[in-house]
Amino acid sequence: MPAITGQEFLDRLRQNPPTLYIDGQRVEDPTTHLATRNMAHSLAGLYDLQNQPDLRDVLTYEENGQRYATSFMVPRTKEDLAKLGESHRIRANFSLGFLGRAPDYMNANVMAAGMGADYFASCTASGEGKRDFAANMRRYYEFVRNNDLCLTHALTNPQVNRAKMASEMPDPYIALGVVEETEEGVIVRGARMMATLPIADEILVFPSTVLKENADKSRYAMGFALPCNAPGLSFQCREPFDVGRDPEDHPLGSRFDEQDAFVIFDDVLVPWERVFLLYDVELANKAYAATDAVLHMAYQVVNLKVAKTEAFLGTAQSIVNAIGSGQFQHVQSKVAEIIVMLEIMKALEVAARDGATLNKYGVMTPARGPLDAARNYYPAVYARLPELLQYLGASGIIMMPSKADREGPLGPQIAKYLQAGNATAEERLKLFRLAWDMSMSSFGGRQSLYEKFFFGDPVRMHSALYEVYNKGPYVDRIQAFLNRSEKPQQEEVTA
Ligand SMILES: Cc1cc2nc3c(=O)[nH]c(=O)nc-3n(C[C@H](O)[C@H](O)[C@H](O)COP(=O)(O)OP(=O)(O)OC[C@H]3O[C@@H](n4cnc5c(N)ncnc54)[C@H](O)[C@@H]3O)c2cc1C
Ligand SMILES: O=C(O)Cc1ccc(O)c(O)c1
Repeated sequence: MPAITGQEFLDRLRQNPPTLYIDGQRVEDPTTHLATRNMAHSLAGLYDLQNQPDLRDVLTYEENGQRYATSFMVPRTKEDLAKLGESHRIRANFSLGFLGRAPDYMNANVMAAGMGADYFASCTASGEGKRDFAANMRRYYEFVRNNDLCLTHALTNPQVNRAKMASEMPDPYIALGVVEETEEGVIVRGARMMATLPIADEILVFPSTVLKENADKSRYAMGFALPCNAPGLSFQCREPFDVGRDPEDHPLGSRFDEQDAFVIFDDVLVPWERVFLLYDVELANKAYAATDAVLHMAYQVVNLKVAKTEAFLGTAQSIVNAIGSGQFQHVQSKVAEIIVMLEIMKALEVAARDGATLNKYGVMTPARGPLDAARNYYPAVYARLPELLQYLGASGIIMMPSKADREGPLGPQIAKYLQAGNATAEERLKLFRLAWDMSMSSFGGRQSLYEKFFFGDPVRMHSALYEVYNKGPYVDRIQAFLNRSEKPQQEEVTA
């Protein structure tokens, strides 16, 4: 059932719930549990968008008589990339860019991995027919696309001791590792640190690009996928940010708490047909880069961050309008800072698309340079966005009586004293509560952490950029300049 509806998504989630634990209890049904139901319904809302008549042409595409979500489309031309970018931005606007891991992120991952599936054929553990990892990867892309599945993913090992390799931990199965092979598949044991959006159908497990092992072969090098309710698999969720408040009070937290979970694999069987990579450390470390999956994911990200920055700009200017502060030069300058960030991200998106080339798998792939710049730039500057809202909103961003307060005995006073220059108290408080949820609530605080780390450790990302960026021509130019031998023109001295 390609391009599903929200109801189809909810029915599937109810029938096959992921094994989530929150506050010491199993979440029996994520579509009704207090901490997850609103998020589940927000995801359903995202799926409904693609069936909306006015958006259907952008959010879906046709192949072999079927309509699939555009985020699964294999881009062949720059026009295809433009359509993909537009679909990412429309979906991002649904949450004002505050859903970091909406399904289109992982859809881009499986699309690129599926198209680059030949990369996995060279895995030395393959070759015995049923261990045709390339075919497994290709089929998995088609399976996810055909069923419009929602995926979560977990790449990093628990943070027990970063001075040691996975194999040097107090227990060899703290980090997720292969225990044994059976006729049916591989048994894995251990944990992964972080899976955002565990309210999902399936989990994709790959190592991050920084798997450190001394050997060529390692039980910690693997790539596979499983349903989120596979026997032995559990997700320990963090404290929820949807605490049952009215959306007027927690406009983002009450709708878009995508959750983050610690993932525990208690001797889980991964069937052979779901294994994509095994034991090969180098192949594992290079998988994201070699299949270009990281670029297609980064392209979703740059579009998402454009939408998110636009939301900050709209909120900041609404605050300025509400309290009449637009005449002050420093206020203008603070809004201008957001405009600069937005225009930089928009320009990087255009440059990535404009410089796209067909990769060796025939996929039109956005240019690496602008995307690497975007994924290093945004984490470095994001913290300024919530800070700017705080400077612009000042006390208004904390003095925000709730909906119940407005309807309580002090309602008339609240209506009088907390009105805005251009709006009623109700309108003004809704706006400031949004600014608070973007920048200060537990939801907003988690966003600040998320933006620093969601694509990897910024320190190591900088090092990676330093390593791959071709700096040679610029060094050569400087050398040539230094070696230029012409003499400076002497001025004629006339008596
Ligand atoms: C909110 C949130 C959501 C996330 N969602 C996902 C997700 O859905 N899926 C997923 O797979 N991952 C997810 N991540 C994990 C993300 O990929 C990691 O946070 C990131 O890769 C950094 O790894 P770490 O958190 O283990 O930090 P660590 O590696 O433990 O680093 C901690 C500190 O030590 C320093 N450090 C550690 N090792 C080194 C080193 N070798 N060299 C230099 N400095 C070092 C780091 O710079 C940092 O300051 C998420 C993270 C956050 C915060
Ligand atoms: O490992 C990488 O190179 C990229 C990366 C890091 C963290 C993520 O969560 C992710 O989706 C991708």
